[in-house]
Amino acid sequence: MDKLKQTILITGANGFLGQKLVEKLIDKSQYCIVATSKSENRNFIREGYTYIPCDFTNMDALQALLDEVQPDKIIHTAAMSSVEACEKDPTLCEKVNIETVYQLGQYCARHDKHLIHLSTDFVFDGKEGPYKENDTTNPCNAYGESKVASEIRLSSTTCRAAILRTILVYGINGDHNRSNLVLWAKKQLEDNNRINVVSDQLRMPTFVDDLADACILAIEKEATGIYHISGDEMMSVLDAVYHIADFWHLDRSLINPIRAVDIGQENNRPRKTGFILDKAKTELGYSPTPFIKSLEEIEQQFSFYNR
Ligand SMILES: NC(=O)C1=CN([C@@H]2O[C@H](COP(=O)(O)OP(=O)(O)OC[C@H]3O[C@@H](n4cnc5c(N)ncnc54)[C@H](OP(=O)(O)O)[C@@H]3O)[C@@H](O)[C@H]2O)C=CC1
Ligand SMILES: Cc1cn([C@H]2C[C@H](O)[C@@H](COP(=O)(O)OP(=O)(O)O[C@H]3O[C@@H](C)C(=O)[C@@H](O)[C@H]3O)O2)c(=O)[nH]c1=O
Repeated sequence: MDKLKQTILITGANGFLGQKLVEKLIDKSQYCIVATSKSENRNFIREGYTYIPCDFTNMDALQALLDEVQPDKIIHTAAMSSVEACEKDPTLCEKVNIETVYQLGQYCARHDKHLIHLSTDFVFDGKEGPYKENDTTNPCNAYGESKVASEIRLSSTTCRAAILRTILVYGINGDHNRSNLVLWAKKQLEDNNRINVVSDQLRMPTFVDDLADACILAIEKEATGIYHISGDEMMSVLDAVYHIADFWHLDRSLINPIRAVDIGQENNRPRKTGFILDKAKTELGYSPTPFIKSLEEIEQQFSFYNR
């Protein structure tokens, strides 16, 4: 690694946020970027960074990676991010979502390095959204529980860490296999397929480009503590999908409103989350993109990603 530059290690680099972070950070000449993920590299950009695969359930492999890379900063996006997968395999969920975070925190504490850790609105029960950073957590699924535990374990170290919680991330990157609410709804409606969309889950959906920018702000400001990072507009998932249909002039009549109970999500998803963004705006200079403007940016990005 070029020791004249600060080395940033991006974990979960194959993931939705991870791919966007690689794309944005390789353009910043002051950094040397190392990307890591469990599988072989899926980023369509192959130049400008080093990719090292590593399965974090192997703690020795993770330690060897840290000893080799000696990062100055770590942006930790890797996780089991599926609620259902975490319910199905709590042991693996604990290893990936909790033990890994503690190991990274201990490394950063020992070597005085800076860590950015990604968490979620699912740490809350969804009864009183929108939430401030110091509101009481009360997760309603195994995934949310693992993220609460990861925050607690991380805080038990002396690591300089910023925990960025976010919500329902959407947008586009080069990975045709990783969908999200916007791409899923747009594709289904373009294919004239009827879709069932929940009307009683309220969120502040987060543009992946804004989330990546927030990670970079936290890195550059050496931020520590918890920050809420999301879009600034509270909306039901149904309303979000109506916006998507209207923006791309698609057929609203294909959208069938359902309730969370209809897809078995009445108990394992918080009803109303959303974040109060004052702290991130004031301390990080975070500035979320309005939802409709983000759709305009996504439309422009389709050609860049050859999608
Ligand atoms: N997407 C969302 O709506 C939200 C996401 N978040 C959080 O933000 C972060 C990023 O989310 P997102 O980009 O959607 O995540 P993704 O699910 O898209 O990507 C997660 C990545 O973690 C990697 N990973 C999983 N298990 C391991 C392992 N054992 N060893 C190494 N790497 C592993 C995967 O690697 P590979 O693909 O190579 O197997 C995958 O690329 C996560 O922490 C998530 O909890 C929070 C709120 C909302
Ligand atoms: C499958 C399905 C989902 N939905 C809604 C439910 C949900 O609000 C939204 C997205 O579906 P998902 O199952 O991906 O949603 P979900 O697992 O609820 O998304 C969560 O992901 C994890 C990582 C988080 O941390 C949370 O912030 C949140 O983004 O779409 C429908 O409306 N109809 C459907 O048929």
